[in-house]
Amino acid sequence: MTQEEKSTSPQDIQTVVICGPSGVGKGTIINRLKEELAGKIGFCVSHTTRQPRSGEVDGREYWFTNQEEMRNRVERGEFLEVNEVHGELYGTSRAALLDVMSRGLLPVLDVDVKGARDLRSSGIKGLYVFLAPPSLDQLENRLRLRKTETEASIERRVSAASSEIEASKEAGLFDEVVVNDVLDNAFEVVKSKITPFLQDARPKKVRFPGCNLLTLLRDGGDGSRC
Ligand SMILES: Nc1ncnc2c1ncn2[C@@H]1O[C@H](COP(=O)(O)OP(=O)(O)OP(=O)(O)O)[C@@H](O)[C@H]1O
Repeated sequence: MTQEEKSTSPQDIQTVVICGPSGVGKGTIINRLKEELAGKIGFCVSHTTRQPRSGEVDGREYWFTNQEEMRNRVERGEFLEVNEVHGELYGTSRAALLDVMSRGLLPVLDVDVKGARDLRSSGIKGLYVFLAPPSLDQLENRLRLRKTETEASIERRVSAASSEIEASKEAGLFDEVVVNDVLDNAFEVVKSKITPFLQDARPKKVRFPGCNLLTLLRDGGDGSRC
């Protein structure tokens, strides 16, 4: 059996998990990582029921879906983590992680605090980074300048941020808390923390209970049989 043929259990998976309140800059930093570490990291595109923002592309930022379809897939156990935020569902599918790993790339996930907890409890290892805003005022300002949210949505996101920041202090949840004040500085810190994890990336066949990469590929790669 070659190295590639050996199956890996979820507990052997190394990932980079990026977490933080809405508007803190997760997407911005991940996009830069995708550029600067191209061919080394792979973004695990998660699913959401929220509407695409201007410029977002299906399959790049998110897989955009609807409540019924997403709930059905959650029922079928397709997701590693799933959460309802501000009335919309978000989740990372097993298939998204498998896809990145099969290409020999270090998986990068963008999740909320509950997602980070769920990944930790399913034994998925790696670097868990919490991005914190310099202040709630600046967070609000970023959301306002982004021009993607209604006033009510901005208020909801900023008020949720306090409890997310509090949760980031939970023992054993995050390995690093990085304040995204000056973007270039925060980006360099995150990149330097990721670098030691890049060595181990090589194509892997991952076996989740009742699901493996070959099954996924044979069935069209959508994870519907897992
Ligand atoms: N360090 C920074 N200084 C100023 N503005 C920033 C900084 N980092 C990101 N931004 C801006 O803040 C806004 C929010 O960033 P981004 O969309 O990346 O946040 P997010 O955490 O991915 O949010 P969400 O979870 O809602 O998708 C964007 O307009 C982005 O350009």
